[in-house]
Amino acid sequence: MADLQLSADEEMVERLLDAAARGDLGQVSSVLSRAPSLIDRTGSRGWTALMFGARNGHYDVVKELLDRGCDRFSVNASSQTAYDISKFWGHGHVCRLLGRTDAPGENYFGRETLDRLSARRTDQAWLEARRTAADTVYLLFSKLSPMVSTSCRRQGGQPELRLCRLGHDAVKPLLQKPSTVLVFLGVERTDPPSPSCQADEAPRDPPAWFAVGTEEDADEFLAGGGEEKRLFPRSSHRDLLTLSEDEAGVVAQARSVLAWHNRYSFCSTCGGGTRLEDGGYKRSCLNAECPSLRGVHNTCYPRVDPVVIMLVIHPDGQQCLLGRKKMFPAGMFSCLAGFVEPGETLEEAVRRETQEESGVKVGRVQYVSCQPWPMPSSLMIGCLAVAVTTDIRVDENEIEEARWFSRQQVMDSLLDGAQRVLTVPPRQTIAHQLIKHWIGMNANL
Ligand SMILES: NC(=O)C1=CN([C@@H]2O[C@H](COP(=O)(O)OP(=O)(O)OC[C@H]3O[C@@H](n4cnc5c(N)ncnc54)[C@H](O)[C@@H]3O)[C@@H](O)[C@H]2O)C=CC1
Ligand SMILES: [Mg+2]
Ligand SMILES: [Mg+2]
Ligand SMILES: [Mg+2]
Ligand SMILES: [Zn+2]
Repeated sequence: MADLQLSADEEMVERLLDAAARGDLGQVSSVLSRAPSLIDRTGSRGWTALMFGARNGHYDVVKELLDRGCDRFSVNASSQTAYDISKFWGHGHVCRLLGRTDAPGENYFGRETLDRLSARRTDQAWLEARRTAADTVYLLFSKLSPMVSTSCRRQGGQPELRLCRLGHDAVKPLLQKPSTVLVFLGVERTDPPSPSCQADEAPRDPPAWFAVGTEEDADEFLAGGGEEKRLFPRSSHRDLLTLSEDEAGVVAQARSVLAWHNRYSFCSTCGGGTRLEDGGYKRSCLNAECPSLRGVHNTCYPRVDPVVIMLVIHPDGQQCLLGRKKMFPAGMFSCLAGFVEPGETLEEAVRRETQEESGVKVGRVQYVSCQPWPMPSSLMIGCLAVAVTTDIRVDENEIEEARWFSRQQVMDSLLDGAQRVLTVPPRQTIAHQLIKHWIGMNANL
């Protein structure tokens, strides 16, 4: 009986994959209406229905699968996502649907959905008008944690977090407290006005977004979410990774600026009190004699810490160097990383940190992509680096173990159901994307 059930399932999967490859939307919908759990099932070489639809540029099929909640990030035996496949075959319209509009290299936390409009930060009258406008969006952060609502829309009941968007009335009492920090994030990006617009119609400002930060619990805001549960997640590293790409980009900006206010409330030059300026993008010292008020003083502006993160490739080209910190979950290995030091180039930082942490010497360094990492405000600069020596000697203060892994071992770690000798960090990290980038450099589809 179990066997019969299994083969009926397999037959349905075959039908689904075939329909997706042919662009038969009716058949795809009909199979999934009867058996929704088959949506991410794979056929030969790990191909899903989404990948087949993407391979052949079937826009409607890809849209239907995404609307039904398929996993857009799963990878096939060549470690390619549906996006990689549609990009390879030149289906730009499908790439856009799969959520990546631009070049490869867009990382989680990196999407810029707002226009920061930095020139408006000093325009008090404009900012004041935007603060009270009916369409203005406020994001509330308590102790650097954004207020989110949860729903159980994702497959497998995994809760999906969404930012709560509040209006001016809701946050007005909080804004009156002197300890509250307000940061102007920008305005929503809009399409250029259509030619049919009346020439005498004044263009309207798009909705503005602000972040409001408080060090209080702010639990009174958690009521009133209707059916959805509202909360301030306490584990920022894990929970922030479950936001959508759009919302993650806004959180990266807001959380880093709020974290700076939180840590730099006094002048770091003279220890005096400070005043918020420039829409929350500057803190000026209140002491008129303070040297920080003369010349260029970076202490007045939000800080960003550059960090290099590198996938070091063995001289044979077929292995890469990964390490694990003691705090990592068992079996997890990641790229080596380290803060850039003053007066150092990125290439030198890659060579120094690799040698310090693993004893391996690196020659050529190539930049790949970067990622804002708002814990609290690093900019991860992702590089590939070619090793010129191979002996490993780890710095035990920082790294528990470092090893060369073969391309096949790394590919298996990215595949569902394969035998794994290691796990890699989740897809939202640039470490994961660098590893995939290296695998993808030689993968054939
Ligand atoms: N998104 C991703 O995929 C990954 C992100 N990271 C992030 O990169 C950052 C740096 O990586 P690590 O290996 O820890 O750096 P690291 O190898 O330079 O060692 C960190 C240590 O260096 C010292 N240090 C030097 N300059 C510092 C600075 N500007 N700020 C803070 N500490 C400084 C501190 O003692 C600290 O404990 C971490 O904050 C981590 O969260 C690390 C790996 C992966
Ligand atoms: Mg390190
Ligand atoms: Mg370091
Ligand atoms: Mg280090
Ligand atoms: Zn000062």
